[in-house]
Amino acid sequence: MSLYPELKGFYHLRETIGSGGFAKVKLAYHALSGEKVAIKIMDKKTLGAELPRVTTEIAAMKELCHQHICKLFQVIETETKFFLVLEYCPEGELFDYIVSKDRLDESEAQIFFRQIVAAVAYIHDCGFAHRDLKPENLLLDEDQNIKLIDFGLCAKPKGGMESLLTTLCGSPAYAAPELISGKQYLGSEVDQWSMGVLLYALLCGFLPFDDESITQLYKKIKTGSYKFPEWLSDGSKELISQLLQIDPKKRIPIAELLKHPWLTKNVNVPIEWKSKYKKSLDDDCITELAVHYGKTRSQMEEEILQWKYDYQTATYFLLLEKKMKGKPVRLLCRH
Ligand SMILES: COc1cc(O)cc(Nc2ccc(C(=O)Nc3ccccc3)c(OCCC[NH3+])c2)c1
Repeated sequence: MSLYPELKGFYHLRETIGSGGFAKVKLAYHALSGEKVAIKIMDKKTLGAELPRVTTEIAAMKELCHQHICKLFQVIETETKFFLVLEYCPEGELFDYIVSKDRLDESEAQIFFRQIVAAVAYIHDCGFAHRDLKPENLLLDEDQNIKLIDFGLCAKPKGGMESLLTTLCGSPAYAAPELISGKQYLGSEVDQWSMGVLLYALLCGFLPFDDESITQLYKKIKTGSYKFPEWLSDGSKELISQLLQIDPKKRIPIAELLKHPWLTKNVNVPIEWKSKYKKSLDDDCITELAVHYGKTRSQMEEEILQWKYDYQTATYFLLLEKKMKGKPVRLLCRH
């Protein structure tokens, strides 16, 4: 008897690749395309009061479609469980990569940080703040490209990105002073602070603010007390200090960040932060789906455009992934 009958015939489950508080993530194969996916499985009973985070995250991920954000392909909800079918990121966490190399040199840190800034610029432009930016929430795909994950704490303030938030959330070491002081704050500004902590961690291999005692840690964050190791260049120190400003209004805004000299040096092209995904449907994928389901192309287009995040949505996105990787736009079995 299969543990997850809901997946039978649609996904072939393999090993567990991650397990945290409320979720387990398993590797799986999407039966129709043969593509690998990650399936995040959550038990509603275990979730308890956290349940609204899941609905928040699902709503957010349905609106976010970007080359540096882990893609949601399908949502399966049963009486007792949620299954999120997600993009497969086989190179694991950026956190582990930094630890494996002790710290990154400037050129490698610049490549990763450009992708992180692109993802954050995109979600802010969509009216979201992530609020939990940290290396554990940045995965790497097979080409070592950044994929931002875990939108369980993201916020889409009702009044838009200028309206204030109050919820205390995220991980202490990456949390902005105004957030840990319980003050009202702007989601975009706390994300800017977290990016400063992230850039520091990439270049140093340890955190700017760290302490066993949470009260000592908070004191260091609120007073902005951190040191630069001697190996940091002037350019990187200048950028980090423009992000780690205690006064949120003094932090470099994302529009400036996109063209900051440290991020454009030796690269000389601005950061392409807009989504590379086309708004219109891909003809080859629609054709292959229509053939498989024995429908006309316009019937198929109409169904996909409802974005039900059902198995058909997943199959469409995975055919698109195959196409973007230069693989044939083919399903494994054609009726
Ligand atoms: C929006 O994307 C999300 C949201 C979310 O709430 C959770 C996740 N989690 C994911 C997604 C993919 C993987 C994954 O593919 N991992 C992996 C695959 C092969 C080798 C190594 C890692 C994932 O992994 C979790 C464990 C990482 N330590 C989590 C995405």
